[in-house]
Amino acid sequence: MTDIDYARYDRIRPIHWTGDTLELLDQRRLPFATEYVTCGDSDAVAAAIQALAVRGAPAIGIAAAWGVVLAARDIEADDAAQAAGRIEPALQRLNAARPTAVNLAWALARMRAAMLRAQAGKGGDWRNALEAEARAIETEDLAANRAMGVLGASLIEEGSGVLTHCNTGSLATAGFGTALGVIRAGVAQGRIDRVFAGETRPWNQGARLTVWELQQDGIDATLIADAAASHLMKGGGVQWVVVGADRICANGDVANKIGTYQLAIAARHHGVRFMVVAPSSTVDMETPSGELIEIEERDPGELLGVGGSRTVAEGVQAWNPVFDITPAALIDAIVTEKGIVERPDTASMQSLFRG
Ligand SMILES: CSC[C@H]1O[C@H](OP(=O)(O)O)[C@H](O)[C@@H]1O
Repeated sequence: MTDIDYARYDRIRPIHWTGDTLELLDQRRLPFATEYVTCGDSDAVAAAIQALAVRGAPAIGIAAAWGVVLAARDIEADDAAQAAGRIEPALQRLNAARPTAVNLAWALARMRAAMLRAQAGKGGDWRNALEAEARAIETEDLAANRAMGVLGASLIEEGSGVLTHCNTGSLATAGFGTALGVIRAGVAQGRIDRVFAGETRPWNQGARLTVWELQQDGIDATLIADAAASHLMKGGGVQWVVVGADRICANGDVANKIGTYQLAIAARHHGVRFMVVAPSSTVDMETPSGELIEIEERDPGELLGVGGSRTVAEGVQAWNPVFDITPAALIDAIVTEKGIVERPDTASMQSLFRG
């Protein structure tokens, strides 16, 4: 199989640590403007996560980790123990930015652990330990995505068509992407002939971000309305639906962008296989099943217009849950950097994540 030239996918990096500030590629402005949000403190990072200037489960974890580094610069402390107490309110505000993606809490836990190691004299100066940990979280995510790309692509037969949802590419991660990494690897290896991307209403991650990312790679992708997905599957246009995740539970239930659940139902009905691709930082073995996951509900105003132009009459009500839960029974494979869980359930998840 063809080796992957990963460097060609490195042009888009949503997160840049300057040494003093965190520069975030403002994903609200893409694809028509390349603008950055400069964060000088942790609360600016929390605001950028909440506003979706930076978004995507792994990317918000990475941004939050750098937010902790910024918070450490705003406190005085004689040692790591004192610092841990003084910095905690900033970590709580970062954690409160968005509730569904477990990567946010996971990254903050990693940063707290780095401070504890520094406290025990195992991590050197506690500020340096935090910066090293944030860098490690970012580096590990990129490596995980590259490994998952090849792993997931290995499940896809040559000549396949694939449908993806939302944006799971370099914009949502440290680079290369999760589900989009599988698509990049599958196209590079000649396994995937046709790529379809759902627009992903209401925030249009697919229409504004995914097809733009793939265009940068020179990969032809066809945009479809979310409502066209079942019709595409019925006509045999795709053999796989490949999506990301925001939280994967101990029984294999998956929280992901709203619309994922109905894609899984349609895929099962039409004999299309369903793959979830996510790093182990998205696996939450402490949450037994999907009904226990908090589903973020955002401003209904996100449904009332597009690109700043209102499309709905004044006074109309809207409901805007931005994630849903796909039961494990509808998932054929969960691909992580630690391996593949086929036909996920509690036992198969535990064999990989609680061995
Ligand atoms: C690899 S990104 C995972 C996940 O995050 C996205 O949500 P959002 O754009 O609201 O941050 C979407 O659910 C992706 O599948």
